[in-house]
Order: sequence, then structure tokens, then C-alpha cells
Amino acid sequence: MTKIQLYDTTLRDGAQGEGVNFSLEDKVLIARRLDEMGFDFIEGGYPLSNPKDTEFFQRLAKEPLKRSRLCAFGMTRRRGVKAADDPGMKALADSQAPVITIVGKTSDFHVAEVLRVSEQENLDMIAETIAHFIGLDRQVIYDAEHFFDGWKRNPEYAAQTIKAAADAGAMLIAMCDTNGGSLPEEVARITKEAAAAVSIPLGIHTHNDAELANANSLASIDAGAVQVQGTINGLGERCGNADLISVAANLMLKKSGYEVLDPKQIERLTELSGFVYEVGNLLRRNNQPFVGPSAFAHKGGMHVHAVNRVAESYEHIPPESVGNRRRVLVSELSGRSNIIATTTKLGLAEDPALMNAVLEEVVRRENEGYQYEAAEASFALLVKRLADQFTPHFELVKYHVATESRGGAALTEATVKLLIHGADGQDQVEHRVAEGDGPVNALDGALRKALSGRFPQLREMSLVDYKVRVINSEAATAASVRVVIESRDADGETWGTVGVHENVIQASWEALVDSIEYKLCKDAAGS
Ligand SMILES: CC(=O)SCCNC(=O)CCNC(=O)[C@H](O)C(C)(C)COP(=O)(O)OP(=O)(O)OC[C@H]1O[C@@H](n2cnc3c(N)ncnc32)[C@H](O)[C@@H]1OP(=O)(O)O
Ligand SMILES: CC(=O)C(=O)O
Repeated sequence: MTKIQLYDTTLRDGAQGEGVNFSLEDKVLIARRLDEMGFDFIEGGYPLSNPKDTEFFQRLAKEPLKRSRLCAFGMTRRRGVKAADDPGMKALADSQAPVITIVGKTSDFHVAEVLRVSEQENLDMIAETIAHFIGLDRQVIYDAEHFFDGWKRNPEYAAQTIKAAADAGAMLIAMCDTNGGSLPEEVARITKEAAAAVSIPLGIHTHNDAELANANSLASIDAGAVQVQGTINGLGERCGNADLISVAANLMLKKSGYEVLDPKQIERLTELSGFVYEVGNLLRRNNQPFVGPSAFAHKGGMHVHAVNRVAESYEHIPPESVGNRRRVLVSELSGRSNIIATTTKLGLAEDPALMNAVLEEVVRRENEGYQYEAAEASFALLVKRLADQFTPHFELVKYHVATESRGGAALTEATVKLLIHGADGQDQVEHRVAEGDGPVNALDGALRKALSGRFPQLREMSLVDYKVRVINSEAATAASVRVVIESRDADGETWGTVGVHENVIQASWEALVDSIEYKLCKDAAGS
């Protein structure tokens, strides 16, 4: 077994991704999670760059990581100054991180055109910087920037730069495909050539500009690299870095002979991916391989038919092996197999007449603009209605929504009148009013006020997402809007509901009512 070290740079290169901005607390939470899961190295940031990163290292110096080694990142000393006099070196040393990761130039082009120093001065900058930290009793990883591009232009000079790093005491050289444009065969070849040039271990750091970051990481590992640098969910500068989730899953589940993480931690990859999206308040990539919600979501009728018989017919690995789950989507592309899979999950017997009725209704409604892929709760209610297994908990008598502009502020008020059906057969009328940030918020508030006396569990349910889309369905004469709402309760379960109407408030009302009915049915079934 060859041990491949996982070097996570979510908190440094990941934070260089557009739209990513971790707070100090976010960084600490992510570092602790990676530490708990056994990542070998965690690059916490660039101490010279900003006070947040400086403070991050101070926090971790007080309460060090338990399993992972913490790395502070910075560049080689500035041209023309001694390492000891360079503020960048001081910031790195003050970080107290046990590992210092130094980035330096490999390419003669960058040395001449970007740094504008002589080739010898660049070699001195690399060697003196690394020697400085070795003198301070730190371990040093050397990130060879533009390594593959530099090697392709001038392999002799590129080799001199990494030899300077190795001779100065670096413990590992990470070969960086900084511009992300290399191909796997080039990466494999150059990794072998670099291994012949230095006697210290090699690592690989790739970017995804040609959508090859993961393939290039694997190619380099097969050619001898023993460390892979990357980020969770592939966050990073421009098109991102290698996604350590996919790299780790491929190494552990597809390839033999590599040891990466404890196998139990591989089952936590889906949770880890969601955690980083959640903490960073980032949009999840649904079709992200291995861990995305769509990674094992089957839509085409023929696929679902086969998966119902043998799961592996359309799955490259069992979803549970990375902590994900299989989903069956219902849409106009469904066959009976999709419906059977979902109705069985709802505890309904396999009834061909019901299956046909559901399938017909789904096709008819999708033609009107409904979509059930993200609205599994509305689909469950639709099936229950067609199976005569649904009794509404309440009925609308009327609602009224008014928005007025006063002194530049828009104020919205909603009134809802409901007939609530009691378990004892006694109906009760509730008439409530609520103010809100907008019509949907006000309507939601009035609806809950009206219902929460009879159904107190609704107080623990919240609306977490609201999406509106204008659609021009074939069946409708005018443009309609589709509203999809995502709700969550105290158990952490989330569910989606959908409403379609020419009027956005009516479409929202439909989705809100389905959301509440689903919660009440779910709780009644569980009690
Ligand atoms: C490939 C990578 O991802 S490397 C990491 C990139 N990450 C970041 O840049 C994020 C953090 N960066 C920062 O906060 C700032 O850029 C700082 C604090 C590092 C530097 O800020 P400034 O001093 O204002 O410099 P600025 O960012 O404009 O330019 C970079 C300077 O570093 C020099 N430089 C670039 N690479 C190196 C290197 N490997 N070694 C030494 N100097 C270098 C450049 O020549 C330039 O100096 P110059 O203006 O004297 O020519
Ligand atoms: C060091 C680094 O992030 C790169 O070269 O891409």
C-alpha cells in the first residue's frame, strides 16, 4: 500500500475562488472538521495577506489540531532583501504553524517577465527562504508554481529550481499546474522526469481550467507523486482546484494499492461536502460527482427500470459508500418504474391502475408547467390524492394580500381565513392577519398563525428556499410562474413543494399549502 497524503487548501486556494469568503469562524470550523476526518495537511491561509488569516493561526496555535499538520502559506522572499528582513517571512514565522508552504517560480518566463529578476536571483530567493525556515526548525513544503509549463519551456532551469528547494531542506516539492492547462499524459511524463531530478518526495497541485484537475492528480500519483493538494468541492482560483472529495473517492474506491483516508471517513464525504457549502454559504453544485444530490438520481424511465432490478446497472459505485443516497426522479421522462419506486417508498402497494393514473397525471401536470424533481413532497401528496389516501387538514375560505408603499418602504399585510378540520369531526374557522417582508412571507405568516393553535408542530418548521421561474407551458394561453419552496423541520428533514399559476401569489399559496400538508401527514404517519 502506498500512503497518499491529502493536503487540503480549501482555506487558502479555495478562498481564492470567486464568491468564496470564509469568516474566521468558518475557517476554524472547516479546519476542525478536516482534522477530525484525518486529512494529513491543512493549509490555513496566507498570514501576510490579511488580519483574519493572521488571527486564524493565532487561534490554532492556542488550540492546535489533533491529527492534521497545519501549514501557513507564503511566497519566497522579495527580490533584493534578506529573508530575515522580509515582512512575509516574519508573518509566516509568527503564525507558529509547524509547516511552512513556500511558493516560488519554476518558469524562466515568469522569472524574467513577472518577477523581473535574474535566473540566479530566483534560485537564491528559493534556497534562502527555505533555509531560513529550516533554521527556525520548521518543516517546509515547496510549491513549484507553473511547474509543468516551466518544465515544458526549459526543463533544465525548472529542474534547477526544485533542486535548489530540495538542497535547502524542503521535505516535499508540490508540482503545480498553476494555469490548469496541462494534459494527463504530460503530467505523468513530467512527474517521472522530476522524480529523476530530485530525491525528495513529490506532490501534485492542479487547477481545473481544462476540466482535468482530478485526472491530472491521479496521473501524477500513478507516476509517483505521494501528496495530492486540492480543496473540498473543487473551490479555488478561476475554475477551481482538484476536488479532494473526488480524488480521495477514486483512489480509495477505484484504484488499488493506495491508502488515503480511513475507509469510514470515505462514507462521510457527502456530509463533508455539504458542510463546506453550508458553512461557506455557497451554492451547491447538484451534479457534483460522488456527493452531489444528482450523483445517484435516476430520471430516465429505462434507467429506473434497470436500477429497480439491479442497482449497479446505472451506478458506478453504491451511493452509500460515499454517504450519498439513490433518488428516483419523477418527470415527463418517467415510465411506470419511476412511479413504482416512489410509491413503494410511500408505503403504497403496487397497483397497475394507480401507476397509470399517476403517470398520466404527472405528464399532464408537467405539460402545465409543474416539475416534481425538486418537489418530492408535492409528488407524494399527488399520489396520495389519486390513491384516495389523502384527507386535507384544512381548506381555504379566502386570503387577501395587500402591499402599500409608505415613506419609501413597501409594507405587506396578508389575511387568511381557513376552515380547519378537527380529528373529532368538529370544524373550526380561523381568520388571521400577518405582516411580512413581501407577499409570500406575509401569507406564510398568516397561514401558520391560523394553523398553529391546532397544529403546534408547525412552529418548528421553516421555509428555507423560495424559487420563482416564469414558464410558457404548452397548455397555458398566458405565461405562468412556477414556484418551488423548500422547507425544513426540527428533525433536519427538508422537502420541496411546487405551485404553478399565472399569478405568483396563487402559485406560492399552492406550494405553501403542500408544504404544510406534507409536514402534517408526515407527523401523523410517524405518531
Ligand atoms: C498560484 C497562487 O495561487 S499563489 C497565491 C496567490 N494568492 C494571493 O495572491 C492571495 C494573497 N495575496 C495578497 O494578499 C497580496 O498579493 C500580498 C500581500 C501577498 C502581496 O501584496 P502586494 O505587496 O501589494 O503585492 P502585489 O499583490 O500587488 O504583487 C505581488 C508582488 O509579489 C511578487 N511576487 C510574486 N511571486 C513571488 C514569489 N514567488 N516570490 C517573491 N515575490 C513574488 C511580485 O513580483 C509583486 O512584487 P512587485 O510589485 O514588487 O513586482
Ligand atoms: C501554489 C498554487 O496555488 C498554484 O501554483 O496554483
